[in-house]
Amino acid sequence: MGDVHDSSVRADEAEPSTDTEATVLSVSDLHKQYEGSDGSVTAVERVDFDIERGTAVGLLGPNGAGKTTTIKSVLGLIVPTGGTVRVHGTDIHDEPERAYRHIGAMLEGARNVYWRLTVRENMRFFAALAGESTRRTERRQRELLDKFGLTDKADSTVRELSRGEKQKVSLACTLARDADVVLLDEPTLGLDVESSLELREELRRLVTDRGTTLLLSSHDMDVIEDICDRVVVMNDGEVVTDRSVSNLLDVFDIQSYRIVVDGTLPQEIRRRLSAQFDADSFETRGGSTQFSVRVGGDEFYRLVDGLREAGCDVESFTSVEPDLEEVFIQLTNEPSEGPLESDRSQRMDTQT
Ligand SMILES: Nc1ncnc2c1ncn2[C@@H]1O[C@H](COP(=O)(O)OP(=O)(O)OP(=O)(O)O)[C@@H](O)[C@H]1O
Repeated sequence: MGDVHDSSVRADEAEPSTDTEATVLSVSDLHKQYEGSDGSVTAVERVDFDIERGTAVGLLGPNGAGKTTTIKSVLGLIVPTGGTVRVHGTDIHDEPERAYRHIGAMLEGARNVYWRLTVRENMRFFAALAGESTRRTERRQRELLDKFGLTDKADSTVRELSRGEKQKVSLACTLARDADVVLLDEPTLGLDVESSLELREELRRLVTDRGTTLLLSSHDMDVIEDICDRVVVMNDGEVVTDRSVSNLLDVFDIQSYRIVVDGTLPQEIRRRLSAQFDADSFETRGGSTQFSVRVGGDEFYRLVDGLREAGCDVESFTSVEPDLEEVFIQLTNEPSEGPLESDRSQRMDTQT
């Protein structure tokens, strides 16, 4: 495999920073150092990105990459050690109230709603807090309650709801506000598949129809692929790449395969496959051995030739469409928490 930190996608080659009128959110040279009992931890450094109106940007990265620190800095919830954050040109630390007028946010864990208030009371409370009249937002609130299947629970207190329902209320309160910049930390965490899909549709609609600017973090690559136009990948506190989702998939011409060979595979061959082709998940069943590889371009043919030379009889291979999951692994060298292979596999006949 090539160098995982491919020089073609370094942060310093990210899409150029254009502080134009269309730039709604601008993060510039952000640094954050936490002082702990064991010394200082650099959580983010040299983080730069601009987001234009009506764009959805996904913040991706392994645990500890600096995503939450970045989002909290954008929200002004923590004071960065250096750098600036501007919302519609207003510095969030100099004039927070002015900047907040534009922002709706949901942090992880549905903690931004009052558990002793009902669902409806929460929605009204947060709309009022944002200075919006109930009448103006009532229709939208009704739509969101309906969309998230909460209409029957509108008069229940939040504490009576399930974890997933609490998460939906939290989101509904964020989206009910007329904010044009929305920040979401892990918005689909704890939601069932159906609710997660509904939420993705709703978020995409907000971006496309209302021109909302979205910054969201997620460990779920499918969520990012469904919603986002662009992805900023962080690792060890720095931006590793910043590109459009489709461009990122093109740059990393990576394909996954599940390969089945006849018989068992000797340890030596397994080791070589792992070293050369990133092979893993070996499984021997019913006289055959299966394993997964992630290869780019011509490497697949080298792999098949190598197996033949080693006397292995390839029975079949399953091609898995390249997706963000693969790119993420290449960029950060870490598997995400989601499933490794998408369900878009296609069975193909072996050509050996
Ligand atoms: N309050 C704090 N005090 C000290 N160190 C902190 C604090 N908050 C975060 N860190 C450290 O800063 C780094 C970045 O953390 P951050 O929470 O921003 O990462 P993340 O990408 O959001 O991770 P995750 O995906 O696990 O939520 C980590 O090394 C973390 O341990």
